[in-house]
Amino acid sequence: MRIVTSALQHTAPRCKSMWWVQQALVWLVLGAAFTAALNFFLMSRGPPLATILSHLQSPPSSSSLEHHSLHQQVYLRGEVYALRNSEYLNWNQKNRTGITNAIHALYDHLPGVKVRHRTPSPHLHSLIHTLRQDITTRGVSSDPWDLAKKWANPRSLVPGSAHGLGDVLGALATAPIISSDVGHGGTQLKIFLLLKGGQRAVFKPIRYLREEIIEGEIYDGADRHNGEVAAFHLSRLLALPTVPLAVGRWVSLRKHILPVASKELATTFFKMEGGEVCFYGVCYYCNKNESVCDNGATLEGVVTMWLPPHLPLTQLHHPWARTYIRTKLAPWEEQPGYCEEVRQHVPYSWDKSPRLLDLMDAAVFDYLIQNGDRHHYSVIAGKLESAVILLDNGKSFGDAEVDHLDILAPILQCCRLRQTTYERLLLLTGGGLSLAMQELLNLDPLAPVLTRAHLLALDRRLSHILAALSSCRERLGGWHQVLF
Ligand SMILES: Nc1ncnc2c1ncn2[C@@H]1O[C@H](COP(=O)(O)OP(=O)(O)OP(=O)(O)O)[C@@H](O)[C@H]1O
Ligand SMILES: [Mn+2]
Repeated sequence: MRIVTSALQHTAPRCKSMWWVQQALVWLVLGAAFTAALNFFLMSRGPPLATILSHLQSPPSSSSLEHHSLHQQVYLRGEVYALRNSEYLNWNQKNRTGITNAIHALYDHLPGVKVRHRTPSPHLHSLIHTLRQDITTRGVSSDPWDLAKKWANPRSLVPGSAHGLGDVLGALATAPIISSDVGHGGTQLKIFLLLKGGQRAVFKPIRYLREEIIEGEIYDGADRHNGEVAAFHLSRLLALPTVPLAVGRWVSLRKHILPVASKELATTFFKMEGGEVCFYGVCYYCNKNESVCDNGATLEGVVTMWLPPHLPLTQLHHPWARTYIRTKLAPWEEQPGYCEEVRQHVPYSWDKSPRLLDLMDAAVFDYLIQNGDRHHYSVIAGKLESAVILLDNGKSFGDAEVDHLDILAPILQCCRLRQTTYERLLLLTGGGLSLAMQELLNLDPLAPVLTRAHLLALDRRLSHILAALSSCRERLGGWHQVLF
């Protein structure tokens, strides 16, 4: 470095403008060397690619950099990414050979995807208009529970054009609560409700403020009630109609829940010194230290509609489940060819069942909301053609600035997606997804349901999905090998 500088200084006095050019060159060289050294320094520490933060829309805010510099994980690769090292031990990160190359390929395709999909589709507004109108139009049905029951079948819970949806969501948000009970099974705090007119539903209370960041593993923390609301609206936008209807609702524990509570639920209620009513329910993680209190008259939460009796659920192990053991990798994390292995088993053959394509749709959906906790998936019992029922979406929207790319593993490894899902994704590019979500979520009683950062994260993640598919097209030799 010193040699370059002195050589330039030696020739400098000959002409003033030359001198300035040379000075600029010196600074350029110094700057480039510094950037290279910084890159090398940053890349040589921390784990390899696994979980990636990218700021596709705008430069990172100083607060986001502060947050991530705590983990010393900022990497430069044309953009700023941060890798979260808390998800797995370093040893595991090194051995996640099942997805590492596919993630690198995704990033190779990302710049092209961003250039191709810069502006929203001209057709987006009519989609938003239709979906909003379904919700804002009221008085369509005098029996909303019956309407929702008639809509539901093993492949769809809500039709694409759901005239009367506003009545059903309105009833979920306001119908008097006839009885309340503890949930059956599960790890999360929830209350079973019977609403006037005989409709069953489940209530999950607020556990976090909108802007709170959930640290740690992707499946850490309690369910996010707003995540359930957002997931329902996202499912409509993606034309993946298997998320049970969900709407935000305020309840008073004192006035609406306790007076109609079962004995088992009522015994978990107690009063704080200041008079606040609290409860902790019955579930795997439920205990008095994790109580939720109703300060005054209002406790916000999400009400999710229970599936009708003609659609009983059964749970199956998800082939791409995590191990939930920090020192143990799942087979999909180690084997790039894992999809071929999955396809050997009956329900996952491309030709014999829609199941694997449904799991690809689920991966798109889960990646967008950042749900990495679908260890089991639900289907309608006894129906081979049943869609994957996307219920339990509360482990979502944990950190707007972190993207757990491994949720895309099914797509990265199988390289296949429904043509219709792909086309819907294209309709939502160029910032359209965040715009549409904001428009839909604004109609919920709990608006704003998601922070701006979480809305923008949806657009960024959508580009990742398209980049993954673009790399698949290259790998397999054309879209006809990827889209079905
Ligand atoms: N809307 C619904 N309609 C019908 N059944 C439901 C509905 N929501 C949940 N269930 C049933 O209740 C079970 C537990 O619900 P859920 O998965 O939301 O609870 P959880 O505490 O988050 O469970 P986990 O800890 O396993 O994630 C589900 O597996 C499903 O069988
Ligand atoms: Mn859950």
